[in-house]
Amino acid sequence: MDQNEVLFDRAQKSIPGGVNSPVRAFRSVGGAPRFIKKALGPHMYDVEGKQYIDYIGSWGPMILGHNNPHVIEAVKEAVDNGLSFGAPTVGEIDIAEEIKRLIPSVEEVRLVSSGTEAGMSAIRLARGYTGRNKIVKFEGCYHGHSDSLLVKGGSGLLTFGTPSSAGVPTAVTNDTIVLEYNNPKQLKELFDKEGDEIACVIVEAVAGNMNMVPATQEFLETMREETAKHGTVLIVDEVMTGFRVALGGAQSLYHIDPDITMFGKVIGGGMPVAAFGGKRDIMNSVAPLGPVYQAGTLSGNPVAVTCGLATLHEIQQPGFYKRLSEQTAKLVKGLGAMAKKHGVAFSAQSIGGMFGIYFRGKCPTSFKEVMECDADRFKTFFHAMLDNGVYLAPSIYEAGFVSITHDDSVIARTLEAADEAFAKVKRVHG
Ligand SMILES: Cc1ncc(COP(=O)(O)O)c(C=O)c1O
Ligand SMILES: NCC(=O)CCC(=O)O
Repeated sequence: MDQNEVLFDRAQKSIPGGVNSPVRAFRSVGGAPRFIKKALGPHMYDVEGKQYIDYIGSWGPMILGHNNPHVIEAVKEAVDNGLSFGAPTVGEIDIAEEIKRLIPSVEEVRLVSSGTEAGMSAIRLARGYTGRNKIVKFEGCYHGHSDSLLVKGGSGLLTFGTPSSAGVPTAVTNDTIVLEYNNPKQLKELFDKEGDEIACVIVEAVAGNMNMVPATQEFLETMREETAKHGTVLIVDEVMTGFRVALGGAQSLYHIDPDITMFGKVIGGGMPVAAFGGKRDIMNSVAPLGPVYQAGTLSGNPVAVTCGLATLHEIQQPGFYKRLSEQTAKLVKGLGAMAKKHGVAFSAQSIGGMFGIYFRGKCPTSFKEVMECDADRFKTFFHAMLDNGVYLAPSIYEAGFVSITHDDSVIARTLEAADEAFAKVKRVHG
């Protein structure tokens, strides 16, 4: 047994499933997850000292690569000033102003510590602001694990075949309406019937928790029109896409003006910072100004905020997103070419620093098409890549992430590994 297997055995005796978040557990692909000791740039190193090219990037935050020296220096300085005060700090104003400057739809922003909290709070805010109970989400989208949103969710819920969680009373989800992603007709029909009773629509503008499925322009435009017409709050969940698909997030690519946006991942740069923000009159319903309660002992933690701010500064270097998008596009194009060489049905696409790979001839445009991807071929591919030092998300329902440190040599190494991995897929599955 190698050290990873020994540790996984040990972990499972004290931690449910051996992990502190289900998607880390390798359950759908089998084998022991790697226990990571350290990481640098595009690489992670496990306890055995084996190097991996990392395409998970801590599930999105590590857009600068691991251990960016400017970020680490800023964090070390912040630590010297103390870890947490439970009182306002200048950094909180700085990061709020930075987010507002980069995302023009945001007029006020409240910091929290996870995307889950951002989603839970945004829903409560929308309900409190509108005085309505019904909410709309889409099949295969994941907005964190708060009760009312745990219905037909993506990410681990899909991976483990539990689209809705036990322990969530139906009384809590009765008001959650689930619609098909990229089906504007169905959305319009619902709004024609009961739009005036709907508090909010929450959506991932580029879905990244059922693999990657970009919304169509028509889908998002219909959503914006119908919600505006009926006084419904439009919540765009940019926890994954924010500062990832573009500096201005998915909303800048689609030219959509949400009422509320959720952030997470990149805005913390690897530390626990997330946020929800948007139109001032809605945000003014949040306590202490308004009746919607929302709070957090560690919200706006000074060390985490420093990490997030330093990250936000780095991503504004000229040409950052151009390079990030180019490197990601090179990766997916190269993977497509390798699959073709070996005659494996495969497709791939990217937006900014986010990508999807699919064991299916064409990129999926709906949840139903995602379900047609070949999980067995992926499993073989995943393990062949991992053995060869390339660390992909261990599920067909997750998006992948590239950092600015994934240079040409890293992409080339990945494609070498893919050459062998696709050959193996062909050998094993035909
Ligand atoms: C789109 C989206 N929303 C919300 C979340 C929840 O964030 P967190 O894991 O920080 O609670 C995630 C990821 O986990 C996500 O991808
Ligand atoms: N797509 C999955 C996530 O982004 C979340 C990671 C986690 O739940 O650990």
